[in-house]
Amino acid sequence: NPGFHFGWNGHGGNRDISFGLSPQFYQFSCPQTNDIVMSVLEKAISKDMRIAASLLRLHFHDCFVQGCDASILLDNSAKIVSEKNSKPNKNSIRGLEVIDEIKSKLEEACPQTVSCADIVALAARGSTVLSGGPNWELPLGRRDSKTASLNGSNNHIPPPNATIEKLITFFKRQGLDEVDLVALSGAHTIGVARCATFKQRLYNQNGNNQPDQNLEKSFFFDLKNVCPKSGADNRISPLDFGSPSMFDNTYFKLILRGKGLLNSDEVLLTGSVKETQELVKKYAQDESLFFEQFAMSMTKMGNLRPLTGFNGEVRKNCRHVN
Ligand code: HEM
Ligand SMILES: [Ca+2]
Ligand SMILES: [Ca+2]
Repeated sequence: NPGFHFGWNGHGGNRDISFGLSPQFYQFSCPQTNDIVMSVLEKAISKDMRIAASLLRLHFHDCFVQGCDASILLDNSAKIVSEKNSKPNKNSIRGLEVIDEIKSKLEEACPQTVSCADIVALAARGSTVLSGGPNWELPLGRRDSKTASLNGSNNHIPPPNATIEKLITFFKRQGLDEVDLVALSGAHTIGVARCATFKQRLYNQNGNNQPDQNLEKSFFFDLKNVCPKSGADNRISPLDFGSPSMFDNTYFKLILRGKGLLNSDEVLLTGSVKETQELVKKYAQDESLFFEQFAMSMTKMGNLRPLTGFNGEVRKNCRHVN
């Protein structure tokens, strides 16, 4: 009976409410959940600052494919075609070992109680907080999928060369709007991207062998050094070179100066959509406004199509269905 694992059992909770997500979901069944997540994160981030960024991104790539159901964590098997080999994920997603470590500590403390989908959501929030970003109340109670979708991963995660219209379409498909798009793109205040993901801007932005004219000149030359025309696709550059491991609003300030790394960052300002242009300027001016909206949009993204109640399962190992 999956009800056994619910926070409400025997404590007078309301069944109807408890079938949705709730911040108190593990209050009785595993009260130490967030402490365990945070202690593993602190250790992992102290060894490798970038882990915070990688874990934040993992939640995004999970939620945009079948919802926030840990589908991204499943390895290839007889029945599973792993999302890990999709174009956006292959040679790119990181932090999976940290999720495994959190899971094994939680299995020790509270066997088969905390879902992998919730661990990914908790790790994304914890990574934001430990990087200096906002905190927020995180609804919990997501259950884990028994399936993955390689096609979904290839088709529903926006590519870095997308136009502003395309980005908006990808987000609308998930029930997210322009405000969510700009605020969540602010996650690029931490972490890095590979040459392969921004090379087009340096050498052939519009199929005419010309660079993107919106790139500030000295930034352009720096990027060409990191990312030559061929042979260095895996070299990396910070998404926010001003403060690559600090969660702040520098990302938006850099966009205003033509120093956004990805085309998808740049077009929030230079695309033809007034609303996203204005939001970039507002968040560049007002960090607390950005933090508030980021927290709200992360909550919205974290609530995408969760499996609840009797749907899905709580995996014992995040890489495999039970
Ligand atoms: C708006 C559309 C988005 C596009 C086109 C996009 C694209 C990318 C690309 C191409 C990379 C570099 C990957 C690599 O080189 O392997 C990246 C990194 C990253 N993305 Fe996004 N992204 C988007 C939205 C988001 C959202 C919504 C989040 C989280 C809320 C996010 C968080 C991150 C983080 C933190 C990194 C750095 C990861 C690391 O250093 O390991 N991105 N993104
Ligand atoms: Ca998913
Ligand atoms: Ca930053």
